[in-house]
Amino acid sequence: MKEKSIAVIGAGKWGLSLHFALSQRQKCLITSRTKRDIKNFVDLQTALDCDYLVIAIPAQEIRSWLKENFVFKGQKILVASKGIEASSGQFLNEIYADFVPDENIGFISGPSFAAEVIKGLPCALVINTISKKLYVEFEVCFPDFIKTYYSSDVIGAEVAGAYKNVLAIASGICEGLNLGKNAQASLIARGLVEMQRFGKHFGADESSFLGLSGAGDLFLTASSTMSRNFRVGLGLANDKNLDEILKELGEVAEGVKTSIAIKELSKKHNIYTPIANEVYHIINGKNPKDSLRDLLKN
Ligand SMILES: NC(=O)C1=CN([C@@H]2O[C@H](COP(=O)(O)OP(=O)(O)OC[C@H]3O[C@@H](n4cnc5c(N)ncnc54)[C@H](O)[C@@H]3O)[C@@H](O)[C@H]2O)C=CC1
Ligand SMILES: O=C(CO)COP(=O)(O)O
Repeated sequence: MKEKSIAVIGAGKWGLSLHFALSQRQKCLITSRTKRDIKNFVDLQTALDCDYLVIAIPAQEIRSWLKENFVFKGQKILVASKGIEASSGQFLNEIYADFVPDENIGFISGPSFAAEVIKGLPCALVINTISKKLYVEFEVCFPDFIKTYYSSDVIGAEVAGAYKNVLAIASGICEGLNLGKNAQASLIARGLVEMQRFGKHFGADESSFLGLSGAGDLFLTASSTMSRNFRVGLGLANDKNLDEILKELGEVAEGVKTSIAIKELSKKHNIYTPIANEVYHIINGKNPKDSLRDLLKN
């Protein structure tokens, strides 16, 4: 029987870490836009011919990447990105749905800083897919140091993974303004309620927000300078300009664009999302101290 082939697409922080993890159990290929000196690096076409693909490119790039590069030939896909498309307000599963049948796609969620995964430190992740069969096929690809869980709540995982990035920016702002641990815990707890409310509107299972995908990833990202989104918040609190912050970061901070998507979606669907809205306004020039005043008042 032919051995199954697997490739990671995208050699940023997360793509490289997933490639490291997936290489523990089988040969795993990797590709990216520019040629890299990495073991098992291949051109895009070779990667796309694999049976299993793990796609780790920023959320805002996915639609154009799929349009330009992807032809469905029965591949099984695991999406590693966390974000909502700002230009359309579409969730990633909606974008992928035009290219891949639902039973062939899963979404990874849960607390997982790439920098720790690439060191082989233990963590637990959720593979979210409507197909239990697909889950089992991907589960066996992961190494012993990663414990995987199954969930069919794709939209819950997606909302949680995207929303926590916006809340991590808020938490970074809170830290940068020296508002104290009480304020930060209040912000994170209310943020969790807010993301759950938002997710529920789109059909998410409320319990997803209390597990790894929701509270797990939120607590991680909103409490550590290892998070790029948290560091964006720190910069904003210190009056740095967003372009300067992102240039210094040199990596994607999905919460910036996702805050636009959440603001638009919450307006359209009349969902109460005060923290995400303030993050959006701060990114667009509002003084964080004015946001604090407004959050305390409303
Ligand atoms: N770094 C982390 O700890 C984790 C990241 N993620 C998510 O994974 C996604 C990727 O993040 P990172 O790898 O950390 O970001 P990164 O900024 O380190 O790398 C992004 C990669 O995407 C590639 N890329 C950008 N635009 C592209 C395009 N149009 N076509 C093809 N490739 C393109 C870049 O060349 C780069 O290699 C994000 O959605 C992020 O939220 C999820 C879990 C953990
Ligand atoms: O999603 C992550 C960890 O689970 C990474 O968060 P940042 O993109 O904020 O670094």
